[in-house]
Amino acid sequence: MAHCSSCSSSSSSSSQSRGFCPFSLFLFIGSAIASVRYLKRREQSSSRKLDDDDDDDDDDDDDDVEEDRPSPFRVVFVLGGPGAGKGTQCQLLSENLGWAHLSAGDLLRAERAKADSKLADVINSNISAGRIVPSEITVELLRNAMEEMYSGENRQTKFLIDGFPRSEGNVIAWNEVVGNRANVETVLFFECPEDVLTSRLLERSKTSGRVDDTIDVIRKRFDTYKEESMPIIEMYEKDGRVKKIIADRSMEEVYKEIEAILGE
Ligand SMILES: Nc1ncnc2c1ncn2[C@@H]1O[C@H](COP(=O)(O)OP(=O)(O)O)[C@@H](O)[C@H]1O
Ligand SMILES: O=c1ccn([C@@H]2O[C@H](COP(=O)(O)OP(=O)(O)O)[C@@H](O)[C@H]2O)c(=O)[nH]1
Repeated sequence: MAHCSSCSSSSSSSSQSRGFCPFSLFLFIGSAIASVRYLKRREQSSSRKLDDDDDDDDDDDDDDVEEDRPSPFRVVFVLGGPGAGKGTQCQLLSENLGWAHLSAGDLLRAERAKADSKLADVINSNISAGRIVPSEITVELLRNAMEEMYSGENRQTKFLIDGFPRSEGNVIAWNEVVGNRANVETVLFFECPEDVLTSRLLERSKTSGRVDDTIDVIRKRFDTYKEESMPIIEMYEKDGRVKKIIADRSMEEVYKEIEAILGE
């Protein structure tokens, strides 16, 4: 057993001769407890690693967004008709308030543009027809984007999800894939008359280069919106999460109202 210097200096000969020092005993017990704790921690961490490896074999989905994150992501869904100004406002909000802007439509268009994408055809055929792309594709893109932003330097945890969910299938897929890893705090609903939407979209078509900003596809998008997306907004309205934004106003007025809501 080690001897402490205080005991040795004050009565070295007597403590050595008796072979016992109370302070050294205390130190010994303390370090023994620390060693046992250390070994226990090592054991726990290696068995957790094994569990993780097992999970990886069973299901690749478990190694992602929730890892070592203390609380769920904060999410705001931004919904409303095509051309209501969702993208415009999300852009401003992300620049000024630090929320990340994830546009489901932009993610789909980016995936479609990849040279080696196997999903390009299915995405393109649906967008060109004003229909909703299969939910599992959109949710996977959103989930990957959230993970990536969380893993990045900024450790992003606040997301404005623009243009999603647009259908019951979207909601089901979101619940399955993201579920309680994200807390959908608020649903911003941009309300705007159809004639205003049409003229905005036609104006946008002059520079957007989007295949769906033509009058025929715009009409189909309105139908899809009314048939599939409105019921989702109504569902969120019932559970009290919807904040209605009158979107037929200047960009500044709309921005001020949303800024106040998100700043609450
Ligand atoms: N409050 C507004 N007043 C007038 N034009 C707007 C307003 N908000 C957006 N716009 C314009 O309308 C078009 C559609 O806006 P965008 O943000 O792309 O809509 P969404 O993302 O809802 O489809 C864009 O050309 C944009 O510049
Ligand atoms: O969650 C989404 C978001 C977009 N889209 C497709 O992408 C198009 C454009 O959507 P975006 O949100 O970019 O534009 P918006 O219709 O709001 O102007 C839609 O019409 C759909 O075909 C989709 O299928 N699921």
